[in-house]
Amino acid sequence: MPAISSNAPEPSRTDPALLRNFCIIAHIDHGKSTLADRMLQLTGVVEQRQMRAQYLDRMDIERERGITIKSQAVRMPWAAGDTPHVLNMIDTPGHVDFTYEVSRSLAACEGCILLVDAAQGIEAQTLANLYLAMENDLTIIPVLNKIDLPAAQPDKFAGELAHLIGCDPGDVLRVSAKTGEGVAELLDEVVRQVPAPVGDADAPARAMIFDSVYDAYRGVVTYVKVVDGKLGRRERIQMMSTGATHELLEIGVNSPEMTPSDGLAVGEVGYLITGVKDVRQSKVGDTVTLQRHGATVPLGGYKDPKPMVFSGLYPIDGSDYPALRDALEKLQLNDAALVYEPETSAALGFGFRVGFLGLLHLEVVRERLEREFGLDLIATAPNVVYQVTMEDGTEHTVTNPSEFPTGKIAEVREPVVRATLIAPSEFIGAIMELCQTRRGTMQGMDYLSEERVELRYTLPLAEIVFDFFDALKSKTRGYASLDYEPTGEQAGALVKVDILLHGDKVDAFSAIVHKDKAYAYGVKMAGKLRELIPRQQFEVPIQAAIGARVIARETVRAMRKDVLSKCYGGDISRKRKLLEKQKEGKKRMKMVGRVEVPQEAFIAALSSDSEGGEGKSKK
Ligand SMILES: Nc1nc2c(ncn2[C@@H]2O[C@H](COP(=O)(O)OP(=O)(O)OP(=O)(O)O)[C@@H](O)[C@H]2O)c(=O)[nH]1
Repeated sequence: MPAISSNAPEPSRTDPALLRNFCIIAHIDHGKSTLADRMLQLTGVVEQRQMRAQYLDRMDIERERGITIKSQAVRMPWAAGDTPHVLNMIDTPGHVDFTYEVSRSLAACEGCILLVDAAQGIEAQTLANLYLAMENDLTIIPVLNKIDLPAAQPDKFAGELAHLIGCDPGDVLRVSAKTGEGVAELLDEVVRQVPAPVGDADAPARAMIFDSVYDAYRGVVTYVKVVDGKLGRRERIQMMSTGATHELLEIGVNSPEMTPSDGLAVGEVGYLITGVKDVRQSKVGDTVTLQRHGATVPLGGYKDPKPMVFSGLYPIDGSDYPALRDALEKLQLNDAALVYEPETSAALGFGFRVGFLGLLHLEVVRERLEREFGLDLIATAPNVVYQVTMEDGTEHTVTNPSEFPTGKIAEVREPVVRATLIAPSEFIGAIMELCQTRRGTMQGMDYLSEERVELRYTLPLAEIVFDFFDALKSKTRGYASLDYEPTGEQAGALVKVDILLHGDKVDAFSAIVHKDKAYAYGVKMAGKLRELIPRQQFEVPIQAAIGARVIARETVRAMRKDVLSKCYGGDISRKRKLLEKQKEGKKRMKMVGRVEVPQEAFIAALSSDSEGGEGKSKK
């Protein structure tokens, strides 16, 4: 171990030459959070006895699932040689749904550690994150992790990594985040290789907001990187996009808990608290300046994350609707990517149409609503956004299949993604076959090494977002990895399939599907509903239809439940009692046209396999 002192004195806040802002990027499970843990320990910011695994993953869901959802920034002292430096490390999520969090974090850094599992090699998100880092002009330090594993092949993968980023295999560092081997040397390399931030200390203050979090006690906590000038406690700051001004009640750094300070200077990463309660007033990507002698030109911002998948969220108990609205409002404070608007469904009552970045995001939001706000929810089958052009030239954006326009449609367009798949070459055939059945178009193929290939496809988002990942894993025995990014939209032969109960449309079950798959969808839904809907006093046809054309049909046979059949004689009060009781039971039913459907039937039909499993698994 080199000569280091874990509790090196902090240098003056104003010397950017001693600052290093870096992040760790990697494919999921390659060990980012574990490496971050070791760094926290080695630099002494977290004491041994307070240490717990995945220290920075603060949300329960993150810890239980072992994934990182929110980025975290931590300040650590590190003495490389004899000079005390300050490192700002930003831990980032790895799942494709949260890529926008990664790109925000990267913009606050000058360098990054590209971490690769020494037993796995380069995976799809390794590439995706590397490209993001290159776009941000970051210095890249290639590192192999898990060298303690018996299955590790560091020489082989050092070659692969060196080939990818164009360096010497000898420059690829080797560490074990588990045992701590090589981590101190890695921190020294961060100091040596990552450039110090540059900025004009005398210019008007400009700080970039890269994250904004809602804290129930303190209001909005805004994370910034100061690019020029400085921000100080008690000063009045101004948000450049809105012109709104606020007093800085507190300013400080995370080390790893919030530590107030007098101010933040050029290159420093820290937090601001203004007492504002709404995260939207502290928008990620905005530039913060001072009200007096403020800057006039804002820094370049970020693109707003765009919701890719929509689903209806309905409270199981209709009286929870106001509680759901409040909960969504609160969650949105913390999650800029969440969008929602009220909607009503004949089958499910009052609820919201909510936009998500992907299925994992949907699951996380739903779980947080249920857990943190005590709500019982039903989510309708998720769908992507369609653009419909009518023959008369009018355009419709469809986020809810039941709003698919009727009339003469000229074209329906759906979002497409560019997907990168990496797998051992023996699975090329299986992957091609899968992509073919998912309406994919091959764009290219490259060998990363003798036995590993990278395949590139464009695929409709609707085909990839639900169960593609599970199918890919099962066809490749878990060896393939996948990453994708939106690339626009394309026209497709898409139709709306409606489900009708006794001739009435059930809006919650409408779906937009490719015409080749419409029949299978119709048969599946009709079959499922036949099992779930109890017999009525008349025969109930269940039909799946495209427009007026029925493509599948099932029937729930009639049954007359005559509660009076055993009641002989003329005791009128007893008869009345029985009829009253029957009425009670009916209250829990929803009426769809003339058909009584128990709420449970809707829930069961929507919540089983109509939701894909991709989000449940990790990439
Ligand atoms: N043997 C060994 N296991 C490791 C090492 N580093 C991490 N792991 C294990 O690898 C798994 C994934 O590590 P994480 O640190 O959670 O991975 P991550 O990249 O942060 O994952 P996300 O936060 O979900 O993106 C955990 O089970 C770790 O214990 C290592 O150096 N050696």
